[in-house]
Amino acid sequence: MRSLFYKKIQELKGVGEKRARLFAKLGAPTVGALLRFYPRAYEDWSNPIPIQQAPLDVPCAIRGTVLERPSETRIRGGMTLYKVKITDGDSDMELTYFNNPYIPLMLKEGEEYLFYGKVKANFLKREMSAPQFCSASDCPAVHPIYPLTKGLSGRMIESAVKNAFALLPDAMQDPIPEDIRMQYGLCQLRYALENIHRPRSMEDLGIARKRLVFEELLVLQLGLLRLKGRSRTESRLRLPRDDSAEYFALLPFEPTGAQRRAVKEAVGDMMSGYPMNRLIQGDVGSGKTAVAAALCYCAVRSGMQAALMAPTEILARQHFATLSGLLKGVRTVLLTGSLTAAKKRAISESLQSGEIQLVIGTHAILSEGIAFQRLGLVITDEQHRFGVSQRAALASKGDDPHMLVMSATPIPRTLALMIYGDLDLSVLDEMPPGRQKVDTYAVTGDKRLRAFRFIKKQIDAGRQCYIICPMIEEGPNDMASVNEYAVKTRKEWLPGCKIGVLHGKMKPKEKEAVMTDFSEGRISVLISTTVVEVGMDVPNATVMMIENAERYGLSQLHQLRGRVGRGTDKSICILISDAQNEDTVARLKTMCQTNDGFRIAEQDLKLRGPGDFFGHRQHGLPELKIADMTQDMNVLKQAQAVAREILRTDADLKAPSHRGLRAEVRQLFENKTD
Ligand SMILES: Nc1ncnc2c1ncn2[C@@H]1O[C@H](COP(=O)(O)OP(=O)(O)OP(=O)(O)O)[C@@H](O)[C@H]1O
Repeated sequence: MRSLFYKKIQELKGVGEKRARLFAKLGAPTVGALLRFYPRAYEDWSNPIPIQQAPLDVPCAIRGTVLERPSETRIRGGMTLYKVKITDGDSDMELTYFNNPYIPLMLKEGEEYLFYGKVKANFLKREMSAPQFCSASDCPAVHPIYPLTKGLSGRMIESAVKNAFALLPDAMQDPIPEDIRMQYGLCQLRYALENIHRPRSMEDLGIARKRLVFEELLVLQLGLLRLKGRSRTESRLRLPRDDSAEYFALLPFEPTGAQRRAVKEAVGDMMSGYPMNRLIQGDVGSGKTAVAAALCYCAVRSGMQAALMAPTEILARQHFATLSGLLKGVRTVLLTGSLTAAKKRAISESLQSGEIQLVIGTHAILSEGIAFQRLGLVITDEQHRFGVSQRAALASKGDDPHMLVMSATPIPRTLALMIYGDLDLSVLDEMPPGRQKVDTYAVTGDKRLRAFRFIKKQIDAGRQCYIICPMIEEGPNDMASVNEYAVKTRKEWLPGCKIGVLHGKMKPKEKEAVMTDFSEGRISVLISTTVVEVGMDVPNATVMMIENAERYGLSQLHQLRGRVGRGTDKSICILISDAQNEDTVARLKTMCQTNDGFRIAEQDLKLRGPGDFFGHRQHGLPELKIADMTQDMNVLKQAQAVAREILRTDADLKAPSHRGLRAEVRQLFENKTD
């Protein structure tokens, strides 16, 4: 196979210099590259449909016999029209072709053919315009559709591919080692290539595709893992046993299946003898904190220390409150930037002596003075706010501790795996029981008073409400500001209600006091900037009203909306915006239509592109030829596990059985051949 890679495409029969340039333009300058130039789609000709039952305007195959010699008529503009009458035995149909003098030679009277195209109905007649065709006796069941370029037709590519196969040796070197092929039920390379280009059936195409997708993702994962230099060394922090059942018994609720699964996967990692590197992804409110707590519990029970790092002080405080409640008996401290130097020193001392078992905090945990006795587990919340280097800084405080990243931002899984190829993934794809869909309404500002009437009713019923404004103070633009809004709400909109204000410029102590008042029900309406965006958990809050909703991205709106609907009461999200541009209207409409964070993130991704989604454009990842990140997730997971296993024993892919993979990795990542 390798030598084929070098063979210029001109060496194929029927490919001259000019055509070779066109192939090169499509990314296939060599015979090897042509074999890896996969069709972009397929036409299924295997189930011809009777003429009368054919769906209209949808491509389909029809089997028919030519009734009489095609007629030829000259029409306006020097064009020639060919008409062909066919029958399937029950019904007739007319086919039309323009300017194709070969039609009468190719379509013979009395012979049976398969025709592929769209059927149209014209009065009482059915017809097809310029369908493709081939003789019914030797027609392939599935036809490939290649990406084309001007001057190079599908037939030319098919013929070049056919000639390339003629050059292939019967026994091809296969980059995927045989034992892996067997284990995952993957066909051989030659079979895969033949059936991806010229499938004998849709089933064979599926078999071929499965193997090629696996191979591509395996090579990608091997490359990513090697890039990140994370092939594994044994861990000194092996968890001796699984104490999660004991923890689950402490919970005031029954964990969901997804929570149990995630805990099991992570505990399995920690018991494996290698450091854990796992990403837990769950939509807003899916219960990630309970999973984090389970792992802290298990780590602490076996004599390790654990650290949980949150992106904001508010969130750190909230996690501290939740975890200290859940993990009674575990010696836990809160470490944030607002502590005095003396307090920080005292905490560091008790971390070094091993007296403290669990520390929860902000990036203050990273500061130089903080050291641990035996840091075994590091959990970071919201990976991409921290960045890989900060994660590494925390890891360096221990002896290669187990790492868990929790992400509430629903990065499409596919993208997460592409980018964090070094992390295993657990997805919390199940909501705690009793959750109801949050009904979302997008309205203009003139409906604000009505919205307040609704809020008033909710407050009277004992519920609470968030109102989000983009600004803290009134500015030159007419955007809603927290301070001004609070004055109006107190005076005009909700007189007599207990109203609190929260924004990033307040002192940590003030913020904490407001948060505590809100979560303990002493405040009914919290008027806030987006500081509440991530992680706030007050299940009694049932209304989220967002002013100037046009200011926010879809994922951010979804995060904000996720602050309600966390209990069993029906919750509502009201998006207020007077912006009428198409983009805003489309975005707000998406919010009203779905509550599924992953769908929203995909949509966001579509609207903004992956670069913007993460705040920078390029990830430098190689382009995939066949794997589709929206449907091949399971294969990606398998490929990741296999890649890790391979690198564990052969980090440089030097073993003879891995040579083929090594060559593919170099080809994909460095554009080099061995
Ligand atoms: N299995 C469960 N059954 C019932 N309630 C649960 C369950 N798991 C978690 N909860 C509750 O659901 C709420 C949300 O949980 P949690 O805060 O862990 O979600 P999260 O995934 O961190 O959400 P977010 O990303 O929005 O912060 C909490 O009030 C928590 O107590």
